[in-house]
Amino acid sequence: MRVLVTVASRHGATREMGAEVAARLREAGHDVDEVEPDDVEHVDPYDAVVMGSAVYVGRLALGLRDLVDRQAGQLRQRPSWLFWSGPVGDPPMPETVPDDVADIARTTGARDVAMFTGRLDRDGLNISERALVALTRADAGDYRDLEAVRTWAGSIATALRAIQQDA
Ligand SMILES: Cc1cc2nc3c(=O)[nH]c(=O)nc-3n(C[C@H](O)[C@H](O)[C@H](O)COP(=O)(O)O)c2cc1C
Repeated sequence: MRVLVTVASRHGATREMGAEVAARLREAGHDVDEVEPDDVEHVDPYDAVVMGSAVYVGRLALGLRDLVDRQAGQLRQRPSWLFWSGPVGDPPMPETVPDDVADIARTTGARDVAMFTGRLDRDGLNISERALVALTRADAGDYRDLEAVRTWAGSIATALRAIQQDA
């Protein structure tokens, strides 16, 4: 199947998670394109879509929200999945789920939504980001679990196989 993996990521951590998803789906035999949300004009060439986004100050990234606004109708007509990366530290904080997650899942009809712990690299932040992060007292570090991401991508591969068999 032709699959779009589109991930909004300011600092690269979430994009790398999207690359893991794409690699796992390619292993399962799918034809996968990785495209930035801002560069997606239409999703109708694709049989399925995996959306991803980092969370900044309690919201999913603008690029993903804009894509969903532009392509809501097309996204609803095909199977889609959503993941987001945010909480950092041990235990991971914050525990709150951004409101956008439920909105986007509802708008697109996403079949599953996954939350993954993220990465916070203070050196890569601009001044205003540093100030915001200082307010939250979040722990810097790479808390990603790429194995968990691959496992989730495996569940998407299983679902796509079932869709192919039903077709
Ligand atoms: C300015 C800023 C604000 C953030 N706000 C949140 C937040 O509200 N909730 C959350 O779970 N993570 C928050 N994070 C953590 C990031 O979303 C997380 O580390 C993510 O993995 C970064 O992904 P990226 O490298 O793709 O940008 C914030 C990070 C930054 C830099």
